[in-house]
Amino acid sequence: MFVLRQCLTLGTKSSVRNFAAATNLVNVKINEDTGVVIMELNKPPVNSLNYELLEAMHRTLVKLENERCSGMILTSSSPNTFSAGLDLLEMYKPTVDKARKFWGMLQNTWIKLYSAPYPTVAAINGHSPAGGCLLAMSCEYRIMVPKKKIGLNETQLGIVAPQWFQDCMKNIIGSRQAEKALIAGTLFSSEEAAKIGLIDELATDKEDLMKKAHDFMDEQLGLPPLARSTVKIGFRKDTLNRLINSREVDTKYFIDFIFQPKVQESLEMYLQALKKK
Ligand SMILES: CCCC/C=C\CC(=O)SCCNC(=O)CCNC(=O)[C@H](O)C(C)(C)COP(=O)(O)OP(=O)(O)OC[C@H]1O[C@@H](n2cnc3c(N)ncnc32)[C@H](O)[C@@H]1OP(=O)(O)O
Repeated sequence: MFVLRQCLTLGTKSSVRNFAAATNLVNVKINEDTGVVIMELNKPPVNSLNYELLEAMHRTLVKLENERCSGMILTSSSPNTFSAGLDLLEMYKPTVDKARKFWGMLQNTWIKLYSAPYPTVAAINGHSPAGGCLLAMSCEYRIMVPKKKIGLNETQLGIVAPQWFQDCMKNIIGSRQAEKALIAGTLFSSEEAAKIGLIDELATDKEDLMKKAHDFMDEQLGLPPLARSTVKIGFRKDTLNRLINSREVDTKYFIDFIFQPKVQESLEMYLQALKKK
């Protein structure tokens, strides 16, 4: 079964179709037999989430609403990183308009991903800090390769993970663990993340990662889809509505926060440290 699935995934059978995307920032393949979609983030080197990448993801998620999509596996083409989180350059000395547009697209993308009715799996094939962790947490199931890092490390950068990021973490690991992790800005190793339930499964390597992602998908596809998605949305609606009903306030908070001179200083120092690495 796995060999057949691999053939389909790798496109050696005509039943896998590349999903026409307006950019190559995401590679999207749909298996015409099963309806399972693989969305691969493709913004080298580290899939930092800038406006364009978020827009490509959002456009894909909207397009999938009109396709026979039965489930989605989210992964990355980068060898070492799932996503490095929000693109720091979007927050460092932007104009107010640019920052507003960026934040709006992040909100749009998250709302679509978090509320997708079909099963979603994050196949986390590399590091996944901050906004990368948000993407993974927005999927229903998380599988990760060993010896990488994941978490909401915003505090360590002198910034604060927004309420909806925090809510996603609380929903997964519980309030107490989330409070400790968020205050410290902890980046967990894959192994630690598996222990506290931030990820659901550890894979041995990238091949095992995709096998496990497909195994989860197979299980989910065996369930009645309407009942499945109704339960999912029931669990997620409070978290979703909390943002949907306060998008403008959330945007204003983001803009006021990042325009503080101290925050800009922290971002500058962090960017310099990353470049010097
Ligand atoms: C109110 C505010 C709310 C904000 C909410 C969320 C905030 C965020 O998501 S902020 C982003 C937080 N992200 C991080 O802290 C991760 C930073 N990156 C890393 O730790 C490493 O890059 C990573 C472990 C992901 C990968 O390591 P390497 O494979 O060793 O790559 P490099 O570190 O050499 O990076 C390559 C290249 O990419 C640039 N880079 C990395 N991350 C980002 C980023 N988030 N945004 C923009 N650019 C990023 C890095 O500077 C390197 O650039 P060059 O030197 O020009 O090659």
